[in-house]
Amino acid sequence: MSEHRLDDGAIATGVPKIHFDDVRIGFGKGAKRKEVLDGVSFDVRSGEFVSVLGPSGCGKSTLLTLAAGFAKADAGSVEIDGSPVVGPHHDRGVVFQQYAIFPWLTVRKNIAFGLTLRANRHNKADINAATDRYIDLMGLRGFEDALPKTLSGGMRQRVAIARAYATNPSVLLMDEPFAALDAQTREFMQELLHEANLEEQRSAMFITHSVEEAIFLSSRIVVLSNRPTRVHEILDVPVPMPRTAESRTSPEFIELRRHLEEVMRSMSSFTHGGTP
Ligand SMILES: Nc1ncnc2c1ncn2[C@@H]1O[C@H](COP(=O)(O)OP(=O)(O)OP(=O)(O)O)[C@@H](O)[C@H]1O
Repeated sequence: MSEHRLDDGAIATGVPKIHFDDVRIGFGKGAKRKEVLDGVSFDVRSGEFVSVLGPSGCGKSTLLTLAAGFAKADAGSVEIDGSPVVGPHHDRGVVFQQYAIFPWLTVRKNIAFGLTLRANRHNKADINAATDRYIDLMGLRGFEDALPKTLSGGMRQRVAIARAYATNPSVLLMDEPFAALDAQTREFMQELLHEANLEEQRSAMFITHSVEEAIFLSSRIVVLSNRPTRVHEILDVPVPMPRTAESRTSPEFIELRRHLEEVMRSMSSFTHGGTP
C-alpha cells in the first residue's frame, strides 16, 4: 500500500465515508419550482465502490455536487468522514464527464497539479513518487510529456482519474467519466478503473446511466426513483472480485443486469406515460 495514503480513521470508527441523510433539494421558485431530491439517504462505507443509477433527470449529478460541496441541500445533511460538507475540499477527488484537465500542462504536470498546490505539505520527492505511481496505475507510462490535445478521449480521462487519485482524497466522486467514450474504450476504462481501485481501495461514488457499468465496477448499487426522487433500492453486487471481461457473462452478472434493466425500463415507461 502506498505511503501516500491517509490514515483511515473511518475503518477504526465505522463512520461512513459519505453519508446522505434525508437530503432534499429543489430548484426554481413559485410555479416553476421543481422538487428533485425528496429525502435521499444512503451511505458509502470505507473502501466501498458505490454506483448511483437512476432515470434521466432524477438528480444523480445533483447528489454528487452536494458531496463535492459545489451546492448545498435545502434540508437533510451530507457528511464526509463524519463532518458536514460545507464547501469543496481536497479530501474529495472529483472526475467529470468532460475532461477537466489543463490543456497547457503535460500529463505529468496535470497529475502533479493538486500536489504542487499543496506543496507545503509535500516535498518534491514525495510529489514525484506519487505522480509516478499514478502514471503507472493508469497506464500512462511513455506519455508523461504529452499534451492533452495529442491524446485520445480515453487517455485524457486516465489523466483526470490519475490526478484525482494523486491528491490522496478520502473519497472519489465520479460523474459519468466514461459517458463520452466509444463502447470498446468504455469497457477497457471500466477494467482499468476497477483494477486501479482494487489496488487503491478508495471509497468511491460513481454516477452512471449504464446498468452494465454499475454492475462491473461496484460493490453496491443505489437505484434512485423518478422525481421527486427517493432511493428505490440498494443492491449488493454478488459478482466475485476481481472482475474481468469474463465477469460480464457470469450468471450473477446476467441476473442482476436483467433485474436492473427491468427496473430502469419500468421507471422510464412511467416517465413517458406508459404502465409502470
Ligand atoms: N442548478 C440548477 N438549477 C436549476 N435546475 C437544476 C440545477 N441543477 C439541476 N437542475 C435540475 O434538476 C434535475 C436533476 O438534474 P441532475 O443533472 O442532477 O440529474 P441527473 O439524474 O444527473 O440527470 P441525467 O441522467 O440526465 O444526467 C434536472 O431536471 C435539472 O434540470
